[in-house]
Amino acid sequence: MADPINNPATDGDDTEIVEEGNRSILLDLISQLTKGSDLHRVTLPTFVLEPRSMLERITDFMSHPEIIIQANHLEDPVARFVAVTRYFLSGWHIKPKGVKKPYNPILGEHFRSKWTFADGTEAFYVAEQVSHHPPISAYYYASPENNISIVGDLLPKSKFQGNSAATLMQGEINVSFTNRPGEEYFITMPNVYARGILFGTMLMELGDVAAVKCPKLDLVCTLDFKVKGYFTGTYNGIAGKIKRISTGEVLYDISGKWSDELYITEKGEKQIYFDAKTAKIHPKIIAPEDQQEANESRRLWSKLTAALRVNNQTLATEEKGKVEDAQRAKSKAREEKGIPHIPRYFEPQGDGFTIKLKNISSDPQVAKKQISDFVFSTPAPSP
Ligand SMILES: CC(C)CCC[C@@H](C)[C@H]1CC[C@H]2[C@@H]3CC=C4C[C@@H](O)CC[C@]4(C)[C@H]3CC[C@]12C
Repeated sequence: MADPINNPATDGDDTEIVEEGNRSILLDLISQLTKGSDLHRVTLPTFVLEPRSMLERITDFMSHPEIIIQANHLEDPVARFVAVTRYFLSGWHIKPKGVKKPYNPILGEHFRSKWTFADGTEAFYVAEQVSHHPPISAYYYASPENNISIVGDLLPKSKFQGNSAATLMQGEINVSFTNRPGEEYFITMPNVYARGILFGTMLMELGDVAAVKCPKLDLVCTLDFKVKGYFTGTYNGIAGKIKRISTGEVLYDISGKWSDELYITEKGEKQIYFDAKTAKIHPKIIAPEDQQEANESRRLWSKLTAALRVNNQTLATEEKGKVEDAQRAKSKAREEKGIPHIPRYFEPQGDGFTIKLKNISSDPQVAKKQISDFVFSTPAPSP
């Protein structure tokens, strides 16, 4: 299996040949489903698991931090918008081969990490599973010295469709530059399709339309993630347009493949926009497992991950079950006592979630201390 972190599968062969035994497990599982079934309630076989939690998977989008940091240095608003869109497009190429999905986090699970940059500045990340039915993950990324803040939530809804399964990715990403009041970027995600479940080779495709919108700058980018047709088209294609919201005037066209080269065209002049093949991944720093809390992703799923690494599916199923059963028992006990689950880092806002940390200082050094204390020293709730 490709190591998703050190050896991201870029273009070339994205498919995976399913072992005969595995295909029959899938067929058996699928024979119990009807079209439109909610896949969240189905226990998927462990060979479709990518060996890390969804909360960690989101950090793939923090792999090219220089793009978002440099965006904030651009004084021209349109150039800044173009750079934020480029940032959003830079994370998709990091993925495992074939059809793999990260672990569904359990309620209250969290993941924390940080990054240090060459100029001595830092960035912090925390993600938490804030709801289990329906599954909702919330995350926060901030680099106070670089005036960057990202808050997002994710509500994946998986549906079985026959030879494919679709994951509709509801939720929103909110990017803001803290030195530019009111300038917020609202981003929606494409959907994910797992193809070839019953026959053919299994592969993952992104489809439908995502958008980046900045009302303050009067700019929007629609990104059409193209799925391959039976006879035509290619895999991983994108067609995008950057427009003024008020007039609809098209300023740029975006084309190419998110797994390979993306291009941007302005007035007929085409340039490279992002090249996934040469992009370097900036490593994140994570506390060793023995210093993590019991429900911190890597420690929580440690035994499952170890079983998957040696390809022991029986043990993997068992270890996954242990974590999930413990979570069910906890939820049940809480429900019986009528105690609601209160997330540690996030709180509901509008139809999504936002970070609990308020009144972040405009002084970057003070903000840095506030944020790093919040991420790494918020006391655990009493059990
Ligand atoms: C700019 C930022 C922070 C973007 C964050 C985007 C995140 C939320 C996106 C990027 C890649 C996405 C994943 C891509 C593929 C799959 C496999 C599918 O079977 C379940 C959903 C899942 C696991 C997606 C979950 C959401 C995901 C992790």
